[in-house]
Amino acid sequence: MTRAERRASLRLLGTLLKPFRWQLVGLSIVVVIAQMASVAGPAIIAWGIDNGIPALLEGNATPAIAASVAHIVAALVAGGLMYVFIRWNMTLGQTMLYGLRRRLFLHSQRLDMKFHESYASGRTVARQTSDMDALAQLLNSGLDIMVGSVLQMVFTMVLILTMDLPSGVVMAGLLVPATMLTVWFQKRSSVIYRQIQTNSARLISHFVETVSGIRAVKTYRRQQANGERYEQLAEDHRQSALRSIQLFGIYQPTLRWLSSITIAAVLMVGGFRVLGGELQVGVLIALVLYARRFFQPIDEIANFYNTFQSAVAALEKISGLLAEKPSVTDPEEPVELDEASGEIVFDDVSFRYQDELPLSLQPTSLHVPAGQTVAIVGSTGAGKSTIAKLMARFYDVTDGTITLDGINLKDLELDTLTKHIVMVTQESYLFSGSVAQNIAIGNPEASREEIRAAAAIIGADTFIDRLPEGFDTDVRAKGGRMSAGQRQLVSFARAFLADPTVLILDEATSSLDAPTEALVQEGLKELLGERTSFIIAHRLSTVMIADRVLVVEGGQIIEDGTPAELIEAGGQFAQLHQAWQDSLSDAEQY
Ligand SMILES: Nc1ncnc2c1ncn2[C@@H]1O[C@H](COP(=O)(O)OP(=O)(O)OP(=O)(O)O)[C@@H](O)[C@H]1O
Repeated sequence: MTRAERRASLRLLGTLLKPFRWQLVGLSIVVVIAQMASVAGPAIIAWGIDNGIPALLEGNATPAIAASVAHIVAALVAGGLMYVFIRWNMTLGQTMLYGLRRRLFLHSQRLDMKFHESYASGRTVARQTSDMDALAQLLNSGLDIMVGSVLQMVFTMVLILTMDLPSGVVMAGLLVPATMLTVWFQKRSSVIYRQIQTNSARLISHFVETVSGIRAVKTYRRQQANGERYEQLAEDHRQSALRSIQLFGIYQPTLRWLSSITIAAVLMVGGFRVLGGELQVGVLIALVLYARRFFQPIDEIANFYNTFQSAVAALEKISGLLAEKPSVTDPEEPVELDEASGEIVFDDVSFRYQDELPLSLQPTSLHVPAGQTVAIVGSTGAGKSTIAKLMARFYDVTDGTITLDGINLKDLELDTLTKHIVMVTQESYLFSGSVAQNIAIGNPEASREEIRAAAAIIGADTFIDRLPEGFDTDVRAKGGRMSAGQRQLVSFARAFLADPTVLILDEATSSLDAPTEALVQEGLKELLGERTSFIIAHRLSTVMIADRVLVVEGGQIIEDGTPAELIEAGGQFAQLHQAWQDSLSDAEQY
């Protein structure tokens, strides 16, 4: 991690904590008092033994009772305040995480296609899951350990030194090997900790890739190769976990052993001093109790360093994602457009996906009057989808302008643009929820009747009614699974409900059976209606209902005319048309 990245991640941590600074101060005060009350325990016992017992022997029980009561009160205060601390701290941590999660999600959604194509979806998932977990660990235990455990050690040391300097010196002396041991542990554990994180990320991503590509896995019989790779990754993970266990196996017992030596040393040095009359028995007991406590927080602090490191790494990745700026943004002074007729004009538009890549769309000028149905055809990689995506402003043009009713698309607010121009993509994506909810995405204010009517016009109502719960069927439930053609009809109904002025449709390539094809074709006609439409067409039947055909090749429009004109001209479209017809007549023979 570079220094700048580290600074960026600490800055993000700062912005997370800042709104809650007074609460953090309050929490620190609570934890300080709780630690003081807890550290007071042995000192009260010492006082009770040294003053209570002699008084008891003289028949006065008051000091002994006072010491017992004080000990109970101290324990109650410490326990009660720890309860307050834990609840308050957790609530605060969850509030911060909630805010960050929300911000991250909204930001990821706002980022444009360019970003999402370069940033693997698995990485976006990791930002929301494992990175958030690492941060949650820091927020949950950070204050407790940073303030609580450190203070516990400081208070204990101060008390020991003030109670008996020689015992304090003995303990401080044994702190040296304990510190060296901890530094050794810390260095090794941070390496192993990182290995475990990397290995577990590899394991998960291999698993996710296999499951999401399960069809290809089965088709190409990749099971054995994938299984072997998974076994290797799982073995790496196991080895790194074992190394971590071994390390803990050395560190913790050695630390306990050092702690026992310290207790023994304090007992011996203190014992001789009691015999010499330089120390009271009660104080010696308190010193032994303190010596035991002193080492307790050390391994917590050592472990905390790992938590802190991984939280900083997570913050770095999260702040990196938050620093990404969408290139497709709202204009500063948007032009209002309530009603549009749907005239689209490309004025010398060219486009490349990235600076270093060649143009995917050569300089192109095009005038599409309102209401025209335009079919875009061409071979794979010709640039058809590119033209469509530029109109939907998934990307901004590199040069030239695209206008809707004479207004540059860049001058329209994105919300206004999506109201007028809707692109129905090939995948016909259905979100989890009911069929009705999926259609209503086109217009969230639509009533149930309007949703039904949209489905009926498209011709989707018959099959939806046959689903187990009709329009209320959950599309992710077993009975809600739909065929490609049915999904397409649902997405048509959704677009129909959105009622855009300009519709762009990337026709699915998968071949449908004849009755479904006819159904989809009918739905499509209804959907097109009077609006301006662009269809990336893969079926002859679709091309033939278009008013105009654009043939795209190598990022250029090479033919432009009505279907009849282009067939007549005998160019590329005529060949394509012939090929389609041949395949149709071939199909009829079977
Ligand atoms: N996201 C992208 N980043 C970089 N290059 C891209 C990207 N998408 C498409 N291209 C390139 O732009 C060119 C045009 O692609 P486009 O997707 O527009 O083709 P298409 O005609 O729609 O093809 P198909 O029918 O196969 O979908 C291709 O050379 C392709 O490699």
